[in-house]
Amino acid sequence: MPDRIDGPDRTDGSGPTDGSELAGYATVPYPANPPGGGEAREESGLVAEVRLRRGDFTLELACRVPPGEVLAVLGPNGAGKSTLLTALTGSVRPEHGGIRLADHTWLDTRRRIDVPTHRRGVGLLAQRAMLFPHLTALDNVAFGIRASGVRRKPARRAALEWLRRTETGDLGDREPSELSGGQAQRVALARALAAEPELLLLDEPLSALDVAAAPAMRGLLHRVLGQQRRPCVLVTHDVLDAVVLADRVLVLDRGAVVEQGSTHRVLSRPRTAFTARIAGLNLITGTATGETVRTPRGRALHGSVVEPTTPGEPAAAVFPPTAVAVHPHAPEGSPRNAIPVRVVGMEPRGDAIRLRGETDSPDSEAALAADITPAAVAELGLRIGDEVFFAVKATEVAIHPVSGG
Ligand SMILES: Nc1ncnc2c1ncn2[C@@H]1O[C@H](COP(=O)(O)OP(=O)(O)OP(=O)(O)O)[C@@H](O)[C@H]1O
Repeated sequence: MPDRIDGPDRTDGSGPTDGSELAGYATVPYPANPPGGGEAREESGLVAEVRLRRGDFTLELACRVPPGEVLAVLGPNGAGKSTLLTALTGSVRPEHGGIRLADHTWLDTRRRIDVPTHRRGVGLLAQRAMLFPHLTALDNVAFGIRASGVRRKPARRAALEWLRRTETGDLGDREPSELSGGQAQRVALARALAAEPELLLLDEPLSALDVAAAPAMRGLLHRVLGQQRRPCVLVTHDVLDAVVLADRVLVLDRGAVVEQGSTHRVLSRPRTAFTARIAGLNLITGTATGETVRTPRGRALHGSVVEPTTPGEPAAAVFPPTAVAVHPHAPEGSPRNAIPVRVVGMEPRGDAIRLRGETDSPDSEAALAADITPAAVAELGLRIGDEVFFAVKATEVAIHPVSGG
């Protein structure tokens, strides 16, 4: 798919593409503001509320994404994540709802407004870069800029600047066949952003990259998204993408929102079994100080820096429950991180028992998980309510820069 979606132009009145029977829609040009000079809108960013049926499946959700924020959409296969993206791009029309970007109405089924896809100003970065094979990287990026009427030379200058921002400034002369997957995805990001979209959609942007390229691209996305003011929706299966890139998380299951909130809240205190399963990682947020993350309570978590952090900026210490050892007393003389917790839950997890521990801290390090053997649970005589220490080696803790969420 191209980075800026040019779907079928429905200004010919050909009607919805989803086969629904909604007649008489105005496929008005963008921006579609309400008659009479426009209503005063307090909210800006993306505001969407949609109900969309596809066969037996119904997607029904409401979400908001303020300017400059990233909303991660997580959910199992078939949950409706792609369907949400098609509703936002306008390639499928919801039977009920509204979509607004700042004070531009893209969809309002009540007032029969439906701005066609190519006039919505949506930038998409998909799993694969999908660059035009016969154009150089520079020309791929300049293409979208030229499409908005900019002349060749200034378009190429702007394209070069976007390549520089995505750390591919030295690759402008290469054709896509001469780029690695990670390099091509960086160029595709430059192309998506160069078109100055109103809304940026990231559809599994790291899932096709290999294990070496994905962390670097994740780090680049973190830096680039942190510098821009447009709202962004990120569909991902990888909870680490949400941790690093998203301010808020929305969890979909069978077309409905099962959880929605700040990334940290949703992933550290999952309210549904599904979210707990996908979360699957311990996450402690705070501010970066060298190779540690300092929590609001002053606790320092030691780890290895995966992507460079900036002192004083938000960062997360991430580690799997399998890396946690449980001690009845503070472990002595060891370089490990030891966090006092109260055991609040125990549940079977394959061959292990997952312990849920709650710290005395109200938010940033509130809920942690440890997977230990049933024999260890028995040996420690663990019961709900016990005060213990969760210990994790610094080598098992990955430190990432994160968005503020
Ligand atoms: N064109 C269509 N007609 C009928 N049903 C559809 C159509 N497209 C998708 N669906 C159904 O809608 C539901 C949601 O699909 P969707 O692709 O949005 O899920 P998803 O969360 O993106 O899944 P995945 O993670 O596997 O990509 C599924 O039950 C799917 O079978």
